[in-house]
Amino acid sequence: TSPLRKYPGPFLAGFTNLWRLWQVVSADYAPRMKRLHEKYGPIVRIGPNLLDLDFPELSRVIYNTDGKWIKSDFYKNSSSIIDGKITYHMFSECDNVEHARLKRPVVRHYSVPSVLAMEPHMDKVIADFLNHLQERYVKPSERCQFGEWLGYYAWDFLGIVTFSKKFGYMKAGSDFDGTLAIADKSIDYLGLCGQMPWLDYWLDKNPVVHIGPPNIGNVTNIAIQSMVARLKGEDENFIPEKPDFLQYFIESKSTHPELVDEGKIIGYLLLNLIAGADTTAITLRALFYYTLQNPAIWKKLQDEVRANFSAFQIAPHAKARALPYLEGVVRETLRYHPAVSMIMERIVPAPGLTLPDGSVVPAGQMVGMNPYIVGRNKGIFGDDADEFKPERWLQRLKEGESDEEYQARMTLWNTAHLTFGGGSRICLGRNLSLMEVWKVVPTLIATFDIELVDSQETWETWSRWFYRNRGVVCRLKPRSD
Ligand code: HEM
Repeated sequence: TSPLRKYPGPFLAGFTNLWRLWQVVSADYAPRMKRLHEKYGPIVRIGPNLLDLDFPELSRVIYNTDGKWIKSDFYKNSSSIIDGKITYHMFSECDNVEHARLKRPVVRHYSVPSVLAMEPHMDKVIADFLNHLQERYVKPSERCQFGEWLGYYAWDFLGIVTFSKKFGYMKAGSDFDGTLAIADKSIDYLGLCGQMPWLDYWLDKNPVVHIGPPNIGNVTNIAIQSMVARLKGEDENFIPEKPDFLQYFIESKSTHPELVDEGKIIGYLLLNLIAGADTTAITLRALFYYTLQNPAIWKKLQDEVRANFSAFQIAPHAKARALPYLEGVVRETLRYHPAVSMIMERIVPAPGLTLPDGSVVPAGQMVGMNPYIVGRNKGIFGDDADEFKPERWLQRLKEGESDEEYQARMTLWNTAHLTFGGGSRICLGRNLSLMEVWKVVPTLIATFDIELVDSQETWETWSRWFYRNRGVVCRLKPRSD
């Protein structure tokens, strides 16, 4: 009886959400969805009430700011019980009015100027990162689990910009308190339970026995301790000239006392860490993996970076942003390996959604797009969409592409750029994350000669909500030119 029965898709998917749960369990979610689109076309029915769409032209319709499109129950399991009440944060709040209330007090703190004010913090963490690599892997010439280190760096980085305190993963050279592994599990939980949202009521919100995801207790404790110390004026790590998010959130408590209390501040702090550390680490790992595997790409990137930066010089953001090939590499990485590679589900509002084939999806049904699928749309990016080619983002001067044509192409391509989501639910941390990538990548390349131990390394990947990756084992040497 489903109004979606006319749309193509795997037979079982039309009957039960167990089918899509299984795709997430397989940890091969995004590639499987891509194969389904190759088989069935731009519309695939992946659940009794859910369509996965590959129509970049609809991205601004489904992910917009009109407040009518709401997130599905997929997101609701990312919540906690506070004072006996299920409480949502900015990412998981589905009600758009309530979401706007949560976002209003803090949104300006994620703007480019606010994030730029944190550059001195960033420089310090990056300098630390260089020193750790130099002392542990360059001087003794040891092989480096570079991919793991990018994760330690990303977590310490967020600790610093969030509450002026590193967690100490770089210092320990390991996930010493298991937080990174627990964070992986809680993100897997989001992706798995999201397919059948009622599972969360049995596993996490169950009043009798708690089976649900482990919580990141250590990080929560650090967040609480930092906030209490800061409010008492006893936070030794905080330097007033170097603002951090905790400071910004405490200011929001004064500017919006009716909306922000101490519990909300902890929520904002933890969301920063859960949403921002692994996503950025995944992106950095992907960037190095794909560029190091391709000598021509690596050489172009290295030549451009080294013409502009010397060893151990922490790249200033403004100067790094001016490098066109680096820009191409970053944009291509975000397109090719989006850290979030699952459908972002939304509920169709009245009067329904008209698809390009003229059919109408009725209100109340669920649709969405997956950044991994639209990012490889051949109608937008061409027949080589499945290849990693940073050049595609440059102006095609040899082919006579004018400035206007280039701008028009970029505008079109941006419709297929959902790596950070879109509309009123677009990633709040995108400016921060991009700034981090733009600074650390050239700094590393200018400082060390980096090569894969196995030039044909096949890394490990798990595609659920995040498209996680592990590997990128490297040798680091002092810069040779
Ligand atoms: C490469 C890095 C990152 C990627 C690819 C990424 C991706 C995303 C995506 C796709 C969404 C929207 C999900 C949806 O609509 O279903 C999102 C939301 C969000 N992200 Fe990020 N993210 C990144 C880094 C960060 C960082 C560094 C932070 C914070 C410090 C952050 C904080 C958030 C928050 C708070 C939301 C919820 C926004 C809302 O609903 O208002 N993210 N992110």
